[in-house]
Amino acid sequence: MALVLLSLLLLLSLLPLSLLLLLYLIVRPKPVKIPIKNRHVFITGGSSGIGLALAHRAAQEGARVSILARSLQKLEEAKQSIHLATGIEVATFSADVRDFDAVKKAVDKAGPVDVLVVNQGVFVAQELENQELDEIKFMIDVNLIGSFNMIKAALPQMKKRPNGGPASIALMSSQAGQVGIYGYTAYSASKFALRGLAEALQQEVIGDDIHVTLIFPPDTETPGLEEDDANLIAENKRKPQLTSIIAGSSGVMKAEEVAKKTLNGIKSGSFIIPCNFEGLLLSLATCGLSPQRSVLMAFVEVVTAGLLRLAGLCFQWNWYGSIQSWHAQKKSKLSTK
Ligand SMILES: NC(=O)C1=CN([C@@H]2O[C@H](COP(=O)(O)OP(=O)(O)OC[C@H]3O[C@@H](n4cnc5c(N)ncnc54)[C@H](OP(=O)(O)O)[C@@H]3O)[C@@H](O)[C@H]2O)C=CC1
Ligand SMILES: CCCCCCCCCCCCCCCC(=O)[C@@H](N)CO
Repeated sequence: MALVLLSLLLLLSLLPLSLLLLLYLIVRPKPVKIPIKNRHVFITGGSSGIGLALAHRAAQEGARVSILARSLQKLEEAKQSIHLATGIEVATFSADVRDFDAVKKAVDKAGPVDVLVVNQGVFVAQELENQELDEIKFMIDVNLIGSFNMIKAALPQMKKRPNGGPASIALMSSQAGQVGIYGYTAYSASKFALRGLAEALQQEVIGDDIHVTLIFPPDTETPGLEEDDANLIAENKRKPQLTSIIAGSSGVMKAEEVAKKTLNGIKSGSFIIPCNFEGLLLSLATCGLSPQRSVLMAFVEVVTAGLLRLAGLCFQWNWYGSIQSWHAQKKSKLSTK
């Protein structure tokens, strides 16, 4: 009896072990570590929110940091706050990512980049029907075309980086770039697009020892979310109620926490960086055909695939329920008027 049990146990443990072994043999690209200390980290949108928190952290860890954004005043304030906190001088570049020539000039002046963090982004939540085309184009231009401009401008120099060592291109997406959310037609489109860009680009630059990373933060407490700007009203003040309800499925994070996850993820060469627990579930549920360097994560992806699809369907059930009751509420309000 004991012998039968023992051999059954052995057989049962053999299955996961052989899966692990198989994954160990096949995961590509292979794991990589990307050092930060004494390397040039270039962060777009580094004057505010997540980008600023990231600049602080990279400076603290001994990187040479450059930040790029439009407003000279915000850049100067960021430079001073980083200097005050770390004693380190960051280089600042004022340019609009939508202007390739301006971006090229900035990158050439900054010198070869080891870690490029393409983080700039704008967000205005609105139903497609109520959103002006100008605003839609604005999000696509800054979030997507701006990212192309940045990478095109930096890549030639990155390839020729003099001090060698693995390099990184990290793109700031959003959980709204993993699943479509009510009110985010344009924003989600701009962020989903970064995934296609990243997956294809990774294949193109792996030969140059450049490693691509995608970050997927949930709602994060930043000026972009909470404070008005010269060009934009803060997202929280004008987002449709349903956007808040559905996005509320994931928690809210602080910019510093997102920056910490981001830098650690870049250093460990992760292709995908989730930022909170819901984000981890979301990343597992939407792993698709993305590269995965971690044998352990690949194992979890394979084993949980079916169950996570079921969890995803439960979320959709919940969201469509909210949408339905919202419409019902609106109707009854109209009829009582
Ligand atoms: N906050 C959130 O809830 C979440 C944010 N994200 C993403 O994280 C990234 C950063 O967001 P967050 O920190 O909230 O944003 P903020 O609005 O706080 O900061 C945005 C930064 O990008 C710069 N920027 C904006 N437009 C341009 C442009 N055309 N050219 C150059 N720089 C520009 C801004 O400077 P300036 O205006 O001076 O140009 C600023 O430095 C974005 O890509 C966003 O989509 C993802 C998930 C959640
Ligand atoms: C198995 C499946 C698990 C599913 C969990 C699902 C959670 C989805 C929540 C989506 C939140 C979107 C936040 C967008 C933040 C953002 O980018 C804006 N603030 C603009 O910056």
